[in-house]
Amino acid sequence: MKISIYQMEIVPGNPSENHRKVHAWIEKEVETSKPDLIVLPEMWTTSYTLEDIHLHADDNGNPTVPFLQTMAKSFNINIIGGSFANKVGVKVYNTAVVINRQGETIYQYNKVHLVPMLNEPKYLAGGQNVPEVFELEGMKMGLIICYDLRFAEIIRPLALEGAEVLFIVAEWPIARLNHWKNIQITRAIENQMFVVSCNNVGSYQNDTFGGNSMVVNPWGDTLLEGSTTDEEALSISINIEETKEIREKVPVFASRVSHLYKQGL
Ligand SMILES: NC(=O)CCC(=O)C(=O)O
Repeated sequence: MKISIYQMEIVPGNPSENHRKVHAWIEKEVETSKPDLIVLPEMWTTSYTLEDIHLHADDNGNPTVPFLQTMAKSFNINIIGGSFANKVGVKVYNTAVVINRQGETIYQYNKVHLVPMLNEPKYLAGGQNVPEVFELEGMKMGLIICYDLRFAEIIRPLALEGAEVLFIVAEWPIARLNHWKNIQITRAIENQMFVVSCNNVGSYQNDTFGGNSMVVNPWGDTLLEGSTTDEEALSISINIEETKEIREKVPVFASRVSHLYKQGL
């Protein structure tokens, strides 16, 4: 599966300009790299303009979901659609979507863990359901949003249910870049899965976001890594069979003694 990642510089508080940028990037990427799947970052329509997020948020997935559905269908690509501020009634969620080549939304997730360091709990509502496994082109996958990465307890069940790739859509600040990189490698090794992340670059108010989007294989090797400062397109093919080989070589899942574990995890 060929994957393209848009390590985007998001224009704060300007959804229509960000839609235009994503459209132009997809058009170019499809021509040059011919990906099967593309990945966008967290809150890519607005960035962290939370003080006036009600003005810029989608209204129940509009216009961002139809926009991504049209992109998927027109360019015949699967889309891990990053996440966007999404107004549902009086609440605003941080919502991620997955869209297949036919333009169908096959998975939607509202970020469960709101990040205090970026003031999310003050302005956003947290999702009430943990991430679930979804399937694209016969492969089982999981999707989390940024701060969720710190919570191993929501990622392990995805691996136990057969996920072989974990996508992370993020706006992770440069201030904690060592956490960003090291936790991704740890999650890949402990769950013996590919980790594919898309972070943004650029700044909003006091936060500078640190790029370093990554692809880590189930052995923990970093196959691809973006720069810290530049908007760029990253592209790579992954061989999902590696997951099976590594799970046979080091049979962590077969060695589990789950009846002794707290909460059966
Ligand atoms: N957007 C985020 O969730 C940022 C997470 C973060 O800054 C951290 O975990 O550190």
